[in-house]
Amino acid sequence: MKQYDVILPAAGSGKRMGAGHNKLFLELREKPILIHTLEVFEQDSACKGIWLAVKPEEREYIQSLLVKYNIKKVKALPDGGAERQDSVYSCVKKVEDGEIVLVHDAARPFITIPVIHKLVEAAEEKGAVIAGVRTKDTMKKVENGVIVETVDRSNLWMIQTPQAFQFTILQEAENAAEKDQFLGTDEAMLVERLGQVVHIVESSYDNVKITTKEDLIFGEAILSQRIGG
Ligand SMILES: Nc1ccn([C@@H]2O[C@H](COP(=O)(O)OP(=O)(O)OP(=O)(O)O)[C@@H](O)[C@H]2O)c(=O)n1
Ligand SMILES: C[C@](O)(CO)[C@H](O)COP(=O)(O)O
Repeated sequence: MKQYDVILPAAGSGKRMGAGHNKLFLELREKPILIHTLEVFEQDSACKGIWLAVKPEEREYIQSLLVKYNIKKVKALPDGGAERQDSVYSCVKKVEDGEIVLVHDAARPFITIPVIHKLVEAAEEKGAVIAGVRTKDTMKKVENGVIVETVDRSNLWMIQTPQAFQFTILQEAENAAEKDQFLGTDEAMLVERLGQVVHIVESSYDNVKITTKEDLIFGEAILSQRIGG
């Protein structure tokens, strides 16, 4: 399997968490969420480098965490932007010689190395591959508080990160989105709009994005199940 680089956007505000600061500094098992995520890639020998988008005012604190937790693969900490996509683009501009590049939310600390490797292998072969899970609930389209349609869920997936790309594909999509001022909610959208086929790899329901307070409870439960205690 090829080695890969990973872009981790970590420059959010955590408004939905309501912690009053970047939610990535909240701790699970006495370790910041950001460090849980970084450790997965630090421990993966196939990961060459980490590109971490940060808020300028948080850079110094994050650098101190990297030292404290012995995270050595971070190559650069570019300034994040107003939107997640801006933060990712800021990293894309720094990665010069990437072959396979993953984008992964720093707020998804439970990603596992086997899923990462499935994505890397598929991206090598297919160019653009994203992680996702099948929807479990009944899906309905709602307008003005009224059900307008029950949607066939058999081909609906909930999309996660990592999203893995041959770097030239990601770079072209990001540059085009910037030029057209197109804002997407994930990287795949930027690639899809150029007509490139994007494939899916089945991930795990554990790979939650820590977004609201309840997710901290899920997070502690996932860690209890994985490491006990
Ligand atoms: N301008 C932004 C917004 C988000 N992110 C990052 O993108 C990931 C997913 O974003 P989200 O969960 O929405 O994080 P926040 O923006 O922090 O949360 P909220 O939308 O509730 O404010 C997170 O790792 C977050 O740090 C980023 O780097 N730059
Ligand atoms: C990229 C993502 O995690 C895929 O589910 C998601 O779209 C990010 O959305 P957010 O609103 O920026 O959290």
